[in-house]
Amino acid sequence: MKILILPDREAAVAACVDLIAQTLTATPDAVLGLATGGTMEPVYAGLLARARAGEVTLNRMTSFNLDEYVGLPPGHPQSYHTYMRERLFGPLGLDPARTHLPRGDASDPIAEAVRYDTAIVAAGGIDLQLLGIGGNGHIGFNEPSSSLASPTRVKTLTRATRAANARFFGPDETVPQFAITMGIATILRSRHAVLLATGGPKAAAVAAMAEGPLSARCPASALQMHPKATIVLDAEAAADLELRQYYETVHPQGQEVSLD
Ligand SMILES: N[C@@H]1[C@@H](O)[C@H](O)[C@@H](COP(=O)(O)O)O[C@@H]1O
Repeated sequence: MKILILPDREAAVAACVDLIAQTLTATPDAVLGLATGGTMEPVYAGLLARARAGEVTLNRMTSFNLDEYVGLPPGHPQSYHTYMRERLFGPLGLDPARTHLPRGDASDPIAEAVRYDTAIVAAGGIDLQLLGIGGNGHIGFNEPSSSLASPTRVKTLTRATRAANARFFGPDETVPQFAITMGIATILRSRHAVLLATGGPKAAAVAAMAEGPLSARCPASALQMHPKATIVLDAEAAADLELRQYYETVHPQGQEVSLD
């Protein structure tokens, strides 16, 4: 696990965008695993700006998103299909056949999860998997208690996660109870995992992930087993790391972050 601590959110987001852009420059037809959530909004804004400036091309990549709410059709305003379409896929006119998300409205969500896992393997696996982290240590929608060997499947969302995500829904809407999510094993098979966390509310989960025991209580701790995981943090998200003085990872602003 390589831990990069950047001075602030803006610098952490820029470092994360750099890592994605470097992957796409080296391998324009890379398979990207994409994430949603508030943390990722400035990442997609940054990627979009770079694509519009001609600095990176996204139209040859293939993508697989981590998760989708069960019951929400792709056109639902709070679906992750809509999130991705509005922030990245639509503005760049990306081919929908190359940008995949699980279908939340599938008549058989369990079969949809199996189909999705199979499609990732058929595409050659994920070159770079982008991840956020929930306040309870979840990655994707792998809530605490998720098996470290889990494939893509239907997961019940915890009350804490539904409460955290209620901010994206209207006052009269209920946050779905279930999601289809890539599993921990699916995520661990990616060739490079890049997790971005910003802000003080993520500090405890970040410390549990990086310095706590490898445990299903903190699903993100599975990344300790990943052969190539890069954790990109701002100072606030890094605040609870006990060993932070030992990480040779404080990059002065402006210095390019390397993939190795
Ligand atoms: N399923 C998503 C995760 O992929 C995301 O990483 C996490 C953090 O979200 P945020 O960035 O909004 O804090 O929660 C959501 O529930």
